[in-house]
Amino acid sequence: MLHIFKDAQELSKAAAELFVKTAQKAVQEKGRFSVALTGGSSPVQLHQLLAQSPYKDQVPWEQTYIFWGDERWVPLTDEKSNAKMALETLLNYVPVPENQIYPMWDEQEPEAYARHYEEILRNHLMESALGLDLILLGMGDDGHTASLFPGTDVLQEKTKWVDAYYLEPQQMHRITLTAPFINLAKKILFLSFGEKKADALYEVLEGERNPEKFPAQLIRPQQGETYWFVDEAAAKRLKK
Ligand SMILES: O=C1O[C@H](COP(=O)(O)O)[C@@H](O)[C@H](O)[C@H]1O
Repeated sequence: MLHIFKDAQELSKAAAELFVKTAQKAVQEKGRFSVALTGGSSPVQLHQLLAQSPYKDQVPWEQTYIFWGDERWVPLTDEKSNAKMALETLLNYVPVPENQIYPMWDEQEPEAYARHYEEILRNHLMESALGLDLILLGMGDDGHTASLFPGTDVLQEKTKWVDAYYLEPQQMHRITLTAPFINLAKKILFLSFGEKKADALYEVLEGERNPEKFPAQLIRPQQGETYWFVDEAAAKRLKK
């Protein structure tokens, strides 16, 4: 479902409302809410809204479990860390229990940690045929999402839920949920705004199918719903 908003502020408000509703419904139905956060700049305003009233008071934080969609393999103190950003813009201000926050980083090899993170997710979800209640995603100007970058082997992954690999152009490891796991989610929310995203957004949503080049095209949930929250600038090439 595509929703076009005037600007990033309107988009972030709508995203905060969707976050609140999804969290409340999940807790009503099964006693807890499991969400994967995204990194980059796109979720910052959403985080800031969720960290304040009225949204802050509406989220059942005590029953919320926080995962990540991807991470740059750097310590939590590094400016590039997606988890550091989420802690500083949201998680340090809300009463989510610390043992329910699962950053995608630890002092071990990234590949070993990817296997460990997958185990955490499998234990958390147990027999459920569906995945997380909500996965937030951004989209880079090159059409990548999470750490699913154009031309990388992880795009071919069919069975693993989490993978880690060395991303040569950035000279760093990345760890990421894979497309098959993301596609198990009950709800996926893409946040994309600004003119810089216009070409990639057009290619991903209306261009020819080419997920090797535009990996966000891999995100097609089996049973869940996908929402694209974009602003007018990002949507300028779309037919609408
Ligand atoms: O490197 C990353 O980039 C994407 C997009 O970032 P944005 O700044 O354009 O929002 C992000 O979704 C991903 O989590 C991050 O690791």
